[in-house]
Amino acid sequence: MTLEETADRIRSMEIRGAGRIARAAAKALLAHSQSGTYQDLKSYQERMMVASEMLAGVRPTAVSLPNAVNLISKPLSLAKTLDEAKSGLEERAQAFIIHSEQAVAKIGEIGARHIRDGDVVMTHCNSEAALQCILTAHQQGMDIEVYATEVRPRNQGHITIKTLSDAGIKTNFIVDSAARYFMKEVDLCITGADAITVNGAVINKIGTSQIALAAKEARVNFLVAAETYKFAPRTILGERILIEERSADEVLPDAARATLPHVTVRNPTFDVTPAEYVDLIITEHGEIPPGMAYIIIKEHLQWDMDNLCIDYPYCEEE
Ligand SMILES: O=C(COP(=O)(O)O)[C@H](O)[C@H](O)COP(=O)(O)O
Repeated sequence: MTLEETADRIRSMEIRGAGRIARAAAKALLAHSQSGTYQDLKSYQERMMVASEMLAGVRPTAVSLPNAVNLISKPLSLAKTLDEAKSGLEERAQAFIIHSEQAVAKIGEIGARHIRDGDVVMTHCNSEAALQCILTAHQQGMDIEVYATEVRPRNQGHITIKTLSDAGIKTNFIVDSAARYFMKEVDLCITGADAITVNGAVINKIGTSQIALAAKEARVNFLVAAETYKFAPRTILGERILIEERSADEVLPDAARATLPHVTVRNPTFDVTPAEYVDLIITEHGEIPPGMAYIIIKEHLQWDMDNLCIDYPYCEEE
């Protein structure tokens, strides 16, 4: 697949979910690097910088995307030779893909410890990290029942219920607006994250914050399963996470809108759950309270405020 094809597939949400997007970007950078012929370091740097910048901006909210691109393309600015830059970037891309898959498995192991036999778990959207917690607990023999939301307008809940059903997990499929209605039957909520800010707020699929609010009201724990590359370093600089707003026809078809001249459709893709609604964030390095987001960004991701880059040692650690 070419770089442009990957970008198109991410843009159209054929490839979606923050972790998968990041891995797809890593694979695209790797293939792009391997497919070119280069005269010198400069020509390699130029080609790969253009590719990195293009990929990093394909979807604006999932910070896993710029974080992965930032980590992988670091050798472009540091290397002294073409070979150093090329092998450095390719090694990083490969290491990131492996690390990302291992991180999801590790999160599943840790998250599963929160799920007891007989628990009813609610999840929203389609998060491989959140689902991994449920699947791991199920594989460990826990008898679990899940409430999975529909996730309008793109219906990512259909992917979730297929995964759960294939695994043999008893699942209730509900419309998004039924989340509070059913919260009284739920023991635990687990969702994923597209971005986590320095103050521990979690940005995830639209509707997540309503579920967190209902969970808090019902005194149900609300857990977030997120790899550390979903923490947003630039929020330390006061930058905000841009919430993607997608096209109106995802919500209401063009033909119907044409008959409603006074109606404007709004279609924000994500929302912000404040830290006080989040009990724990489960990362591949263990679980943390949301208030520790600064430590993850500064010490684990090694955010360099002068050079605006991260450099967490994911390659060496695994
Ligand atoms: O909000 C979504 C996906 O949104 P979209 O469908 O718009 O990409 C997911 O909950 C997070 O990305 C985490 O997923 P994961 O744990 O798989 O990274």
